[in-house]
Amino acid sequence: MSGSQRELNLRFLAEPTDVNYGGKVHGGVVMKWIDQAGYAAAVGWSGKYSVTVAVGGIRFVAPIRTSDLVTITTKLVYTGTSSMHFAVDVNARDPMGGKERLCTHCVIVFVALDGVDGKPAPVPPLTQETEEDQRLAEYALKVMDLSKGIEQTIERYRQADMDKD
Ligand SMILES: CCCCCCCCCCCCCCCC(=O)SCCNC(=O)CCNC(=O)[C@H](O)C(C)(C)COP(=O)(O)OP(=O)(O)OC[C@H]1O[C@@H](n2cnc3c(N)ncnc32)[C@H](O)[C@@H]1OP(=O)(O)O
Repeated sequence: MSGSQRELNLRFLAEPTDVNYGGKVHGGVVMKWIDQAGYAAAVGWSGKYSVTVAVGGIRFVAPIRTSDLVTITTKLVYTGTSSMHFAVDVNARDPMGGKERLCTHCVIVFVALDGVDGKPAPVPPLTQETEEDQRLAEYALKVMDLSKGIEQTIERYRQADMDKD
């Protein structure tokens, strides 16, 4: 039922095809997993087809190795009209008994659409019930503000470059 599942975990083993020559999972592969987990969480919350609009504050904290048991945890921390902001943690451990390590974290934002090629559509609102909920929502909005600031700076440089030609 839409508007009910706030947290979603995706769990699987890192495969040999996911790793680079150093035996560590590619950053791009980790980002693909985050996108997939976020997609499942976003369509589950909204009940609508959803697309990624932004990723912010991504940090690769520790490597993931072949055959590690990987858990992607997505938690909905803020909803706008059509947008859903998720805090994402990627943890991994040796399934034979290793200690769980935080490997990557970020904020990812999805927008619900009214069809596969449609327009932004409203999502069920998330109510912040605790101080921790409030803190997470503020964190997500701050990360997105910073990344929008970077986008605007890049746009100014691109424009200045185009004006030179
Ligand atoms: C039936 C089919 C089955 C399919 C089965 C699939 C198989 C399962 C495999 C799945 C695998 C994984 C899949 C992952 C999903 C992709 O990877 S989707 C592909 C990558 N993403 C895209 O292609 C999206 C491209 N972008 C767009 O189409 C448009 O920018 C969008 C997202 C529709 C937004 O359009 P827009 O004109 O900017 O809309 P606008 O009204 O201005 O803003 C809408 C919302 O976006 C927010 N927003 C805009 N810019 C930003 C920003 N920089 N930062 C944060 N929020 C922003 C706005 O604040 C607004 O939020 P609300 O105020 O409504 O809450």
